[in-house]
Amino acid sequence: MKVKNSWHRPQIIVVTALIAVGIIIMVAIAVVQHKPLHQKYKYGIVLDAGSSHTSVYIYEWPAEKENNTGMVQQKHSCNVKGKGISSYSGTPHKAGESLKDCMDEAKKIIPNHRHRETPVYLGATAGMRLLKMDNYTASEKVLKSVETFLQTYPFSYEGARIISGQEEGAFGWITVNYLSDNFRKASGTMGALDLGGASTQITFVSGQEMESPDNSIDFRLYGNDYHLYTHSFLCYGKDQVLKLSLEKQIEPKLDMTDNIILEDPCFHPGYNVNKSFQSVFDSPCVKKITSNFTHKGLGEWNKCHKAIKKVFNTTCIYSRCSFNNIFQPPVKGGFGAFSAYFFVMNFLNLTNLNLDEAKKRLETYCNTSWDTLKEKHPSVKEKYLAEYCFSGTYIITLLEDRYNFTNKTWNNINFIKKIGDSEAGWTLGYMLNLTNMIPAEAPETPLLPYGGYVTLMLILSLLIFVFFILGYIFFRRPSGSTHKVII
Ligand SMILES: Nc1ccn([C@@H]2O[C@H](COP(=O)(O)OP(=O)(O)OP(=O)(O)O)[C@@H](O)[C@H]2O)c(=O)n1
Ligand SMILES: [Ca+2]
Repeated sequence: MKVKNSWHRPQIIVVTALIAVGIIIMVAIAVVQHKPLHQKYKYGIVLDAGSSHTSVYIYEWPAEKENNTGMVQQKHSCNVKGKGISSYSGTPHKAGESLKDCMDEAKKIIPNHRHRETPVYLGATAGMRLLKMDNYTASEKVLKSVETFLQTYPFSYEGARIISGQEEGAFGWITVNYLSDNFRKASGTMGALDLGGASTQITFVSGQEMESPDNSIDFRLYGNDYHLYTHSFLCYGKDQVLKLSLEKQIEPKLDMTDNIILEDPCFHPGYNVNKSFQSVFDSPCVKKITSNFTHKGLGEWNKCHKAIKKVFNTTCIYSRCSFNNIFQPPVKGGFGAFSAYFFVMNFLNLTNLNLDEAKKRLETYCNTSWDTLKEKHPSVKEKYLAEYCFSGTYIITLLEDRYNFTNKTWNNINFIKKIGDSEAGWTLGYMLNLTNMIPAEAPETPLLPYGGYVTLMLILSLLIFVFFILGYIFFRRPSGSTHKVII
């Protein structure tokens, strides 16, 4: 009697079920194992002590991916109340304390168990460079004050210093290219244009020979060599250059004995404000003029453009210069223009226009009466509102007449505030450099991430196992199925 062999059927079901459960458990373990790795973040704090204000930036990155580019992101930023640290030159002991609210915030945001290993860097820029020139002792006291204060926090204090203009330019360039992932892509890099209150930086890969060694910086990042052109113009940030422009306009009037009336084409018609000389001619960028004056607006863009051109000295001992005898090769490629370039152009709604359209719109804007503007923007501080015509005209003059952007290359400039969630500025590049987070050589990256590799290996070994079992059963079948049971 032929009996159907059935003993292997439940066996197959059981084995298959066991294998399926096995696969599910192992995949689950691999996935869970992988996940917490991603959630282990490390942190870094950089204070940008600018001429007009201080910002505190908190960065975070997955702990196990320190050397992969594009991993560090801005987690939080905090604007310190009040002016920049250089404004505490008369009361240096208060400079440190001014950082309290933002540093307390940082303490709350960064998990306690990470505090001790979180580096804190403070970099001061042009405001402190000017104070150092003006009053060295005061600048040292201000730095000491912020240092002592930052050391009271549980973080790893790594220093407070005045960074050089070259560093400011180069780290701004690193930041925007890191955030755009340009170091890993073969698509090339973008230049960086930074406009502050007291200085301005231009940095880009030019591909031309550098005629002045001071403007040259070399980096090897991620397996590629970059030869950068960079320059920082002290006194050409938007607040200091306004002083320069006022100085140039007021100088010819100084022999007037009566109240000096400065008729300024860069301020709006109807603007009429008495200004004390101390509030304007208070920096090493300008001569110490001791006459108060009445600042009267005219709102004439073309004249404003001409007046602003006068703040640049055009002598040049190189084959070509931007201004003030500073060598500059022709601008090349795309540019990210950030900080005050963005604030101003964004306020004026000029970020998406071509150069001619921008000039036209600015002409109309400058000619708008001061009263109309105040009515239209009641929440903007009057001091700032009054200066946008000047600042917008300065930006266009600097970019077109001095850096030599043309109608055509103007469109290569992107006015940006952030890339992703991270603000464009020198701070991220500064931290990446000091923590060695962009290696000179690209690390050899495995084909698959660790978790994916483990999962794939498990699935493959289980599949082999399944095939083995199935093969065993299948090849066993012919003899098994003809098996006769004799009762
Ligand atoms: N929302 C904002 C923020 C700032 N500003 C102005 O933009 C200028 C530059 O700001 P910032 O880039 O922050 O300059 P700092 O870093 O303070 O100056 P520096 O880099 O020269 O040290 C300042 O005049 C500031 O008043 C602005 O118009 N709108
Ligand atoms: Ca700045």
